[in-house]
Amino acid sequence: MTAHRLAAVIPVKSFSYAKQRLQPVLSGSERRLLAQAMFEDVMDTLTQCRALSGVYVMTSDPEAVQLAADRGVNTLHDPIIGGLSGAVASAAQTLKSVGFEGMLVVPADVPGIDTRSVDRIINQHGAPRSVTLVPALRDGGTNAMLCSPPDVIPNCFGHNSFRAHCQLAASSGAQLNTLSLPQLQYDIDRPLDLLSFLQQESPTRTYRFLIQSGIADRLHQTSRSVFSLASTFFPYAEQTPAISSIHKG
Ligand SMILES: Nc1nc2c(ncn2[C@@H]2O[C@H](COP(=O)(O)OP(=O)(O)OP(=O)(O)O)[C@@H](O)[C@H]2O)c(=O)[nH]1
Ligand SMILES: O=C(O)[C@H](O)COP(=O)(O)O
Repeated sequence: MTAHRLAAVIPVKSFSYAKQRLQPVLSGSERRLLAQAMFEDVMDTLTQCRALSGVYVMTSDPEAVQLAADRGVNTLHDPIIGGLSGAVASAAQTLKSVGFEGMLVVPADVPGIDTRSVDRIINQHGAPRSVTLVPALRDGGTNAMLCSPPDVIPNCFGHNSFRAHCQLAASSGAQLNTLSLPQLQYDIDRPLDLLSFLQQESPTRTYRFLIQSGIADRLHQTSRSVFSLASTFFPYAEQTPAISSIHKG
């Protein structure tokens, strides 16, 4: 699509409640700092994309508002009621009302995102009624969604949203495009996602934070202990490539 009047939205929930599913391996302050680093990575990438004419952060968190303001990025008021899905729906209405033709939603927990991936999403997108989706590799989620117009379908962000978004696009008669992008395959929700992300060095704040804080070392040590215990009980696990590659990583 022509990039004219295309805006990105980054939904961010309160850092104090972020990343609960990482509780088994990270302390509260580590989860908070990780969530901030990931958010900054996503925001810094999106603000560098020339094809976007606006970037908005949807949040009620004062620190997220400040981090956005530091970069001259606007924030949208989070209605809070309705959670993530309500926040994205509200953003769609606001962007449409101010004349944006399309909305790219990128959750704040996909720190591997790069400008080339964003360009690919935009180049693949059709017009005028289209939905372009990037799936998460593992959990059935949606790691990026471009909609034109912004409210062409109601969003289903929350759980298993990729399949639901595909169905909604098909039933609404919108053109549906899906594309798998390596830089957008991991949203960091669970300990295994952290290990996957760490497998490839990246010039991100998130990677730097995980290394410098000692979290990466700690996770690798823990995974080695768990793997060695598991292989005592399940010797054939060693033959499973996905498990053994993470163990070696
Ligand atoms: N504005 C807004 N963003 C949200 C809300 N809930 C989740 N998000 C954001 O949506 C993205 C995906 O969120 P989740 O993976 O569901 O939640 P999380 O805090 O990242 O992780 P968990 O606490 O483990 O569920 C992240 O960028 C969150 O900050 C919400 O109610 N409002
Ligand atoms: O895909 C989604 O709906 C959102 O990214 C939330 O999914 P998650 O809980 O897998 O992060």
